[in-house]
Amino acid sequence: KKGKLPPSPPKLPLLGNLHQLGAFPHRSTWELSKKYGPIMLLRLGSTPTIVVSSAETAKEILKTHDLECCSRPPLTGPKRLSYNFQDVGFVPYGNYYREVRKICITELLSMKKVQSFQSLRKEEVDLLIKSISESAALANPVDLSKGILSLTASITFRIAFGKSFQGSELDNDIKLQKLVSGASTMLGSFCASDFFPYVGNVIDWFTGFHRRLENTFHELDAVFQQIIDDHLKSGATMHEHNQEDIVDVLLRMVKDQTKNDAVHLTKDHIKAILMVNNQTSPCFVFGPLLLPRETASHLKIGDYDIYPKTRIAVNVWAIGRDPDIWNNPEEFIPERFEDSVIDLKGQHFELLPFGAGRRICPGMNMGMAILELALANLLYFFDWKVPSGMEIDMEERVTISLGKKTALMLVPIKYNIGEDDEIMHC
Ligand code: HEM
Repeated sequence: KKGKLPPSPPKLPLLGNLHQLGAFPHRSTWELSKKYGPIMLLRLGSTPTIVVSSAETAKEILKTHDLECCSRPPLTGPKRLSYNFQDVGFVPYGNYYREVRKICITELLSMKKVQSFQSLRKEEVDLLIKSISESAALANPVDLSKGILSLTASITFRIAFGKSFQGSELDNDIKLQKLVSGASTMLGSFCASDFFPYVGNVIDWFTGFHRRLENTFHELDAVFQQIIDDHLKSGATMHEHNQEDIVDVLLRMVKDQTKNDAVHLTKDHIKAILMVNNQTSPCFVFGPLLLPRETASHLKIGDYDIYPKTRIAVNVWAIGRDPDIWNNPEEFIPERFEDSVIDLKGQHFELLPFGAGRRICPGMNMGMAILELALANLLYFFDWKVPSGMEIDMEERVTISLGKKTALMLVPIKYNIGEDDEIMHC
């Protein structure tokens, strides 16, 4: 194409720069960006991809050119798992997206809704604190990774489906958790069709990607169908605190819709919305690259031309480690935020755990409410020690998000707080 393209590392025929990504794309692209700059063009197979690695370039993409850059590429895994893009997170930008995002923000994840689930969050955090207290009494290490994952999963499932499955007739929370985390692994795993339009499909059949994707889809679909059927059968009687959960809200909207509504909701929409909310919500680990975006039209960043259908990866992990912005970025210094104006709400491009712009995470308030309550209580009740003879292994595991590869095992030491030991409220 004519015009000036952003700098690119040398490419191999067919593969382009794919071989340079390795197992940790946030790290490899960070290294490449030190040489090729904060906006660089990679060719991943046959797909042009812009990688953005500085706060200024992130602002250009997510604010100045947000409208041109807020679509999503039609990726194979997300397409299937979102019932052909009937969700919010992976659907390309357009009328449907705008309507369904509005539903998400006003009906499902509004501040009022977040507050309405306060007692539910407290109950679940209380259970976690009690179980850790038992380990503390015996001076046993606890698997905090598992504890936090179960906490977020229990809260999200209760908010979405209205009941905890533990001990219920369904008793499939473990299965559902496994399925959801399996789907998350699928979303993060390599899919050749996303990089090589024709031959990729054949490769994906050979590697078994399509089979695994179909199995995950059908298993999750069956669970969601069962949940919807149960809601339809039992109505309000099955709900805790007589509170509307997300399935109720969506079923009510299906029932009340008229011909004039901009979007005609079906059960597949409900399943797709549940699927993606459950995928993205146990985000106690942070996405190193924001969910991929795709340009809808030609735009210019500085001198560089960026063409339509270019994928965009914003490396928020690298931006959070930029030594020009952060002193000792690799050090854990929470006090650095004490007198800082920087917050996480998408206005400060130095720190973007929830993204920014039109595609900013709609579950931010819900996520923060869970995170703050859990973290405050874990620190209020316990001091934490590394088990003797062990070290904390910081090796990473990348799926759709980034987490620790091995579980975080720590010994809780309970503070002497008093008789009633009531959990802190945030
Ligand atoms: C601490 C917790 C969370 C973190 C760190 C987080 C982070 C993110 C990030 C980085 C994105 C991509 C933004 C972009 O592409 O610019 C995202 C999108 C999304 N998140 Fe979250 N999230 C969290 C909690 C939640 C929760 C609780 C829900 C819902 C129950 C949720 C639902 C979504 C959805 C639906 C999207 C796609 C939005 C769109 O494309 O319009 N997230 N999240």
